[in-house]
Amino acid sequence: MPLLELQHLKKYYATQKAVDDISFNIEAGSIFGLLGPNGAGKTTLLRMITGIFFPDEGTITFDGRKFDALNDIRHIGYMPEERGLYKKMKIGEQALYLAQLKGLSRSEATEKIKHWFVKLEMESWWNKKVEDLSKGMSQKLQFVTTVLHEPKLIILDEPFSGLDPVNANLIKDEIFGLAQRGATIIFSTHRMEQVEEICDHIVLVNKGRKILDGTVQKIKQDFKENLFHLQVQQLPAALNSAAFNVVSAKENKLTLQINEGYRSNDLLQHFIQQGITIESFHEILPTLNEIFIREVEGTKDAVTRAFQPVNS
Ligand SMILES: Nc1ncnc2c1ncn2[C@@H]1O[C@H](COP(=O)(O)OP(=O)(O)OP(=O)(O)O)[C@@H](O)[C@H]1O
Repeated sequence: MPLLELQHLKKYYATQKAVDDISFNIEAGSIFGLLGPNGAGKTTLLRMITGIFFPDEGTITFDGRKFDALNDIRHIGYMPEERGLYKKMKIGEQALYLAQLKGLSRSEATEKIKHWFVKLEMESWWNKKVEDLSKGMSQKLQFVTTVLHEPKLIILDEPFSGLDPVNANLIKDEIFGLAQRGATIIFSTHRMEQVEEICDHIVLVNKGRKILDGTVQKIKQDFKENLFHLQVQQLPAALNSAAFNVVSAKENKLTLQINEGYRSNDLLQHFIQQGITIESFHEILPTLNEIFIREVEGTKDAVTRAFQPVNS
């Protein structure tokens, strides 16, 4: 069941169609990636979802009912890309203040903050001031203040920026945990490798329009180019075949593209019939980064572009 349904959303600035008729659903309990290049309209979409401003046209349905920003906002946790912490305030006090704004009592908030501070190795920070934190440390604090009140919808805009790999993993595990416990996560980023690892479903926007919508797996399948990796013990006397093109050959490692009307078995048979031992064989799916570049820049096949054809 979708937690969030966006229908025909539009937001125009004076001359700019920032969001131009975008519709999609976000399933409850999923980790959803909202992707797009700079200026695509992601922040504008997120600001409508968080009730910061109203759409010019279109409807937002939250948890089965028309989105009511004033009431629904307590079910949403938003970690924007620009940080909004009070520099002079002590960290514990700040977390308490923000949690109470979200409707928690002081004792409830204290208990939850202590729990999260232990989980994210921040116990010793309580009396430090925000201005004394590094970028990564304030990122962790911002994450805690976003999820503390157990919102149904958690929106994370570039949550890993400034985090070292250990802390990025710590936060990543918490994101998986929150989704497992039923929260719905919207994850907005330019970092495609993180999206592949974390997201179930993605939407790619460009120039205010939606250009891709689907599961990461389905999108990768849709963009595959019948490319296969093959490693053999030694190259055969006859490499050429009607079944495939050799896209690249580096010693005994080959990248092959199967031709229309042929299957991977035809490719393997070509080598096996010549008595060649096959050491490894797998399909090469495009990365989300390649798909992103291809769709956004409108460039030719991003995958095959990376290889130099040797038999064409
Ligand atoms: N307040 C504003 N007034 C006029 N134009 C705006 C305003 N805010 C955003 N825009 C324009 O709307 C478009 C979408 O901007 P938006 O900030 O939503 O993009 P974004 O996808 O979040 O980009 P980024 O990844 O760089 O943060 C851009 O062309 C931007 O210049």
